[in-house]
Amino acid sequence: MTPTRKPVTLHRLRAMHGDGEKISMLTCYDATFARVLDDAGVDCLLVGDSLGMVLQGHTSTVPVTLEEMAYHVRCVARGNRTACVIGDLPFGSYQSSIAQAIDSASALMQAGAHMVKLEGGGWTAPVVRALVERGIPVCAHLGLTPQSVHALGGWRVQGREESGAATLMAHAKELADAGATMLVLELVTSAVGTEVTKAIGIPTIGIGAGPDCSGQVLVLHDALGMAERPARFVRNFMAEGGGITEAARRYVAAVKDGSFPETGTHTY
Ligand SMILES: Nc1nc(=O)c2c([nH]1)NC[C@@H]1CN(c3ccc(C(=O)N[C@@H](CCC(=O)O)C(=O)O)cc3)CN21
Ligand SMILES: CC(C)C(=O)C(=O)O
Ligand SMILES: [Mg+2]
Repeated sequence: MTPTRKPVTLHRLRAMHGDGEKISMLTCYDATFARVLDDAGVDCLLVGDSLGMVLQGHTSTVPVTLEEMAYHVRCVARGNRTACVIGDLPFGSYQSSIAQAIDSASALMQAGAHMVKLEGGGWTAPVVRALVERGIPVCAHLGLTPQSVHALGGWRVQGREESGAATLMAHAKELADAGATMLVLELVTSAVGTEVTKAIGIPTIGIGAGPDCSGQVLVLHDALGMAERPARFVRNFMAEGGGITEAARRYVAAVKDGSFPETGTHTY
């Protein structure tokens, strides 16, 4: 945005949450987009394992490797100046043991990430705690966790039944207690998004999780109108014309002023 923006540190993210300022996040996989999105004022650049689908053409995120993630984190870190860079730990890089999770997270931090993200609740709480204790900020991720797509049985809205919503809430509280800095909520009902956001002391970042989350994230290619079959939660920020920088600025503005996501058309 402004060439004078100070780095979006953990401290800054907590201050934004405390002030009720919405947090804007987009996925980003290379240096040029990192520069453009950083200039447009996007708070957090998520080097998502969604790159397995949007860059590599796989039908899920499961095939993505740690080496591939580290490569894209290095690319993004070189183009970025002030945004908070978050690296997704891919499938199989943190499930075996806490030692494996520390080694994998360290690889992404050394590649230039400021924070790592991992999927799931329950068993992940001790993993999150171990990483945080070792100086590695963690973003948690609940709801539709794409690395578990084969166990979940498809890209389905999560937490619709009372029991699922209660489990999700319990996991969210455990992850916050374990020291997670933020929590991504993916493809959950607006009611779950609202309730979890109210119940925990850390910012929630929604993707198809309703308007009440503390921030929003979209896959970059979806926000730029390139989704093959856009999910309901997607909005094409290129539709109003202009270039990619303008689209990214519009995304940031719409997240900050709460006009994205719109209740109804973009929510479940
Ligand atoms: N380009 C892209 N965007 C994403 O948001 C994304 C990826 N890839 N890859 C990893 C996961 C997969 N995601 C998906 C994929 C499909 C739907 C989907 O088809 N949703 C339907 C129905 C949901 C329901 O009602 O249960 C929708 O209309 O939103 C949602 C999220 C989200 N993530
Ligand atoms: C969609 C976000 C939350 C993600 O995990 C990814 O892009 O990999
Ligand atoms: Mg991911």
